[in-house]
Amino acid sequence: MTAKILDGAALAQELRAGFKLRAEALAAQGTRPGLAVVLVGEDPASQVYVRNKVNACAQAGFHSEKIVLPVETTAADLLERIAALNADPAIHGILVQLPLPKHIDADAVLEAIAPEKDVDGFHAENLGALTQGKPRFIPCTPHGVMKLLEKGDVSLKGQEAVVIGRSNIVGKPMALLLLAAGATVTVCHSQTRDLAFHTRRADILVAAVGRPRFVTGDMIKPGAVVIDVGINRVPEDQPDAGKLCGDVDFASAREVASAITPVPGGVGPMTIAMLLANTLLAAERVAAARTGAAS
Ligand SMILES: NC(=O)C1=CN([C@@H]2O[C@H](COP(=O)(O)OP(=O)(O)OC[C@H]3O[C@@H](n4cnc5c(N)ncnc54)[C@H](OP(=O)(O)O)[C@@H]3O)[C@@H](O)[C@H]2O)C=CC1
Ligand SMILES: Nc1nc(=O)c2c([nH]1)NC[C@@H]1CN(c3ccc(C(=O)N[C@@H](CCC(=O)O)C(=O)O)cc3)C=[N+]21
Repeated sequence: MTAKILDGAALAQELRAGFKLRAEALAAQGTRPGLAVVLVGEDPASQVYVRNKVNACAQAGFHSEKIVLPVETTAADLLERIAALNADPAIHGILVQLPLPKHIDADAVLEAIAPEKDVDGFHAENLGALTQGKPRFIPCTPHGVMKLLEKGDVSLKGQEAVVIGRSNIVGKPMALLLLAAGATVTVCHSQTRDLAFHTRRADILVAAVGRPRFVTGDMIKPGAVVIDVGINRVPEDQPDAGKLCGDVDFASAREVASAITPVPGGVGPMTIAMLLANTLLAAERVAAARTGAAS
């Protein structure tokens, strides 16, 4: 079997066209959606993602601000910047690119973002709301995965879903969303005994490990749907060294799976689309509150 490709780039483009129309409608009423992206330090991969986000905003007619701070920025300076963005009426969404330099407490920074502007959905209040099944902002990457599964007509009710990775950014919220959709969810991590035992049981397998080509075809149940969240560089000793690759070994996996996301062109573009979706939602809520207050 050769797996069907779940095309995230195409779906993201389709969704972004709709966001543009909604942004125009909102702008006509006096609110242009605005996103601020804060980057501390000069990690080259982060710079690429930040550029992608800013370009996507421009294409959809959003206002965006890129704030690049030197790596030696203090926590106090960063918190001051965030306080200013919290108070800025032109900004509806704030994203602080992770990871932050080691001398800055990332949790304290994420908690300092006003929850109603937390378009990543990482604030404890928003993660709590998601856990209770009442999300305010759904974290972008797992949200993008759910949209791809929906588009691919993948049914989740009663299915076995296995997530590899338990980070606050991807693995944990991914497991919550799959659970809410009716799947039976297993979350694996670096201490999991016999990982392949779990992955081979999965009808839906999500890899968010951060290790290039880690999941191979022999770890996948025939006919499973495989979602590759990983964004890695191919190691020097492998073919295509230096190019982007996922956490899944695409060549062997596509022979076993029924559907699979590619890297690039899978989950990555969906993350950006969902960031725009959350920023639009934040701006629409502000506009609705203003209209409500006026009437
Ligand atoms: N496409 C996109 O839009 C995005 C892609 N990414 C990519 O997704 C990947 C994961 O990101 P993120 O969640 O932030 O990464 P983290 O490093 O925070 O988490 C990785 C997870 O994988 C687990 N893990 C590591 N090694 C193993 C192993 N040998 N066996 C089983 N589990 C293991 C870790 O376990 P433990 O908890 O025990 O350490 C951890 O839970 C990365 O490649 C990242 O670049 C991230 C965000 C967005
Ligand atoms: N606060 C915060 N929120 C994030 O959402 C966040 C973060 N920090 N830190 C880093 C990770 C990573 N991430 C990606 C976003 C888009 C692509 C993306 O657009 N990928 C394209 C191509 C990228 C390329 O060509 O380099 C693709 O996969 O096709 C990838 C990865 C968001 N992250």
